[in-house]
Amino acid sequence: MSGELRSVEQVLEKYIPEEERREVWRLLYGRELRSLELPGCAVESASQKGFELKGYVFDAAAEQLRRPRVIRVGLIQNKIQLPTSSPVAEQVNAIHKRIAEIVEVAAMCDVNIVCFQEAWTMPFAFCTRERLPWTEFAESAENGITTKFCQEIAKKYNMVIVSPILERDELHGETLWNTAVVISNTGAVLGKSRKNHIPRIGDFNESTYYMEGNTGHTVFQTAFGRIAVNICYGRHHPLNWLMYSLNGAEIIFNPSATVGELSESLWPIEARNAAIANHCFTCAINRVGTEHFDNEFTSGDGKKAHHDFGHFYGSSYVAAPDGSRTPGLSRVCDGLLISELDLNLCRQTNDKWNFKVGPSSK
Ligand SMILES: NC(=O)NCCC(=O)O
Repeated sequence: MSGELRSVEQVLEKYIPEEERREVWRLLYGRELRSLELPGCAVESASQKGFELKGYVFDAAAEQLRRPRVIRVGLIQNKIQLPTSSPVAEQVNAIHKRIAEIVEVAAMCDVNIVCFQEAWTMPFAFCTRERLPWTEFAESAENGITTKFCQEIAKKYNMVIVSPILERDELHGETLWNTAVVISNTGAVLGKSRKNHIPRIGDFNESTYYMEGNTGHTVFQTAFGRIAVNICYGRHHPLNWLMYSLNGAEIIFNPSATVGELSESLWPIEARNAAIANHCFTCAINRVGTEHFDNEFTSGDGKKAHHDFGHFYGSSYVAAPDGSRTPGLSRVCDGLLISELDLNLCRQTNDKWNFKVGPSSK
């Protein structure tokens, strides 16, 4: 086979006969999810702009005392837009422009909360261990240009935005952090959540730039449910998910940047398992593409000097507390995954299985 495989699902669909396919699908992905009907203008726009658009529905049982709490989340995975050697401001602008196009389609599909990938405004340059120009991508979480950009679109579309950036804390010694800024549907900055487990593995030399975050396991009450952000490497730590969930999160986002050789066999399991263990929804997002850096780098692991991390495999997906999950977005191209969630499923699954020890399981 030449080039990258597009997706596991495409292979299953191609080679398994229809009568067995449904059963194989059920065994691998849990109950079959309905496809979300998407407006024609959204489908057309996604195709014109060259990104994948998929939508699924997670139903819950009807209750007598509570209405369904149905909301829509959008997960965006994307490539960087310009070569990593382009001027910093141009790179940031080009990615803003691309994300604006994709969010516009999310808005056509009535998405309430959208989450971007880890460090979405920049190439994942932490492999290089160089300072300039990469530290120039760092911005204030409260009033940097990316937060301003997100505030505009949040207001315009009445959408909560989870925006993971490289943060420069100008008020505290210019410290850098790997931070998700949460912006409410009114455009206000609700707060921020900093990555709390930093990889020191392979080319993930992130500890050269920032340390473990100091924001605890914050949960944000939004107009569309209680959300938390467990950034990338945090997904390998079961207690991390547990803490967000004990603090009340109904949806935990996991914006990531990870590559095939290292983590792809873990990817479909970890966020899904976290949804099951913690009776909540989890949303795993990974960037796509291969990012080239002009200067060669090594990581003290005996490998020859090289110019890239390898392939970021996308495959973003949503998992539900009952263990069901969406198929992944592709491994190779930009995409928007929309999921309609009935948040009542969290309590319903908690009452049934009761895995957690904590106030919500009493
Ligand atoms: N960005 C990041 O934390 N990547 C580490 C690799 C992984 O967790 O798969």
